[in-house]
Amino acid sequence: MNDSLPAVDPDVAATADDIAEMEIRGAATIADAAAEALARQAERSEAASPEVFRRQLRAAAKTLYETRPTAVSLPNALRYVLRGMSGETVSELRASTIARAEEFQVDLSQAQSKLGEIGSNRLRDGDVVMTHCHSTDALSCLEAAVEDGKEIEAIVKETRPRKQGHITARQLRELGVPVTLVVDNAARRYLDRADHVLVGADSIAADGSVINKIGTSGLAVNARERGVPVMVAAQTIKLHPDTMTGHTVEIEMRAEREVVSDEQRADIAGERADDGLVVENPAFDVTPPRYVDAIVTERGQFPPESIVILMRELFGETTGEPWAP
Ligand SMILES: O=P(O)(O)OC[C@H]1O[C@H](OP(=O)(O)O)[C@H](O)[C@@H]1O
Repeated sequence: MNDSLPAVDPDVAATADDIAEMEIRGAATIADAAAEALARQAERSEAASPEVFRRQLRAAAKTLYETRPTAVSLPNALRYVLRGMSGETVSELRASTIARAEEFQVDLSQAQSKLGEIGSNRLRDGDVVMTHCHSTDALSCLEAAVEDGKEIEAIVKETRPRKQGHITARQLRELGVPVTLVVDNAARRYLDRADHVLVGADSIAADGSVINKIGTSGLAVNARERGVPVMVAAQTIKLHPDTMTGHTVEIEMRAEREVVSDEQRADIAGERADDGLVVENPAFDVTPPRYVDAIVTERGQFPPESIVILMRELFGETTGEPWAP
């Protein structure tokens, strides 16, 4: 078989660029955009044969897959949509792919609402919640708690280098939640006031490890030391099936310009130029399961050590590349 894949629709390429540049970001939002992009590819395809159509969809999936490596919601979304592509003719393939993408998007949104209801049960009236980064799954729990009439307060970590905490702060203020915004280094000091740490996840490994925005693991260790429970809000689309067979989750390294500007780099490097100056910018870290109290999904809440049971039930043992024929 010829492995070279055809060019993708410009809209798919644009979505891929937006994901890579983090114009579209957050694990669930990325999955939603990827499903939408596959539907656009299917809709616009002028393939003359079912085989050409399938190759175009695989090419689109590969382009989207190669944008960011850590959030497993992306390959899980691509796999789900492509596995629903069925039919003998191009028009049947097109219709089934579009329907499957729509089904995925509806399920994603319903799962997040359900997760929010479950997560909100952990929150009591008057609780103070510390957040890290910006997670729509975590926000869903807070929104459900507020809708239940609970008074919730938030301590929002800024989350360097991209300061996604600002997005969280803005959305919490829209909900009427009082927000204290703090720099990341202040987190331990403010844990004294917190009843919960609430974060999202980009991937959950089979052993219950949580892969989330850089800084999550340090926060979780400090929370354990302070006796503050750590709750992870993660739809089952964040479960990483490959970790059941020993694979590890790749941690994305992003550009140094997110940390220092060219001017700042030149200033630090001084007269020695920049040979000896390395700036590293890992986007995520791994929080071991012993620092996590509960993983909240749309299927209920789980102690991290038991998440593998749910993972087996949902994914079986094998996965494969999303675009594999
Ligand atoms: O799916 P939701 O809960 O929205 O987000 C999950 C996670 O995705 C984000 O990654 P990034 O900002 O895309 O690097 C954050 O790490 C966040 O906790």
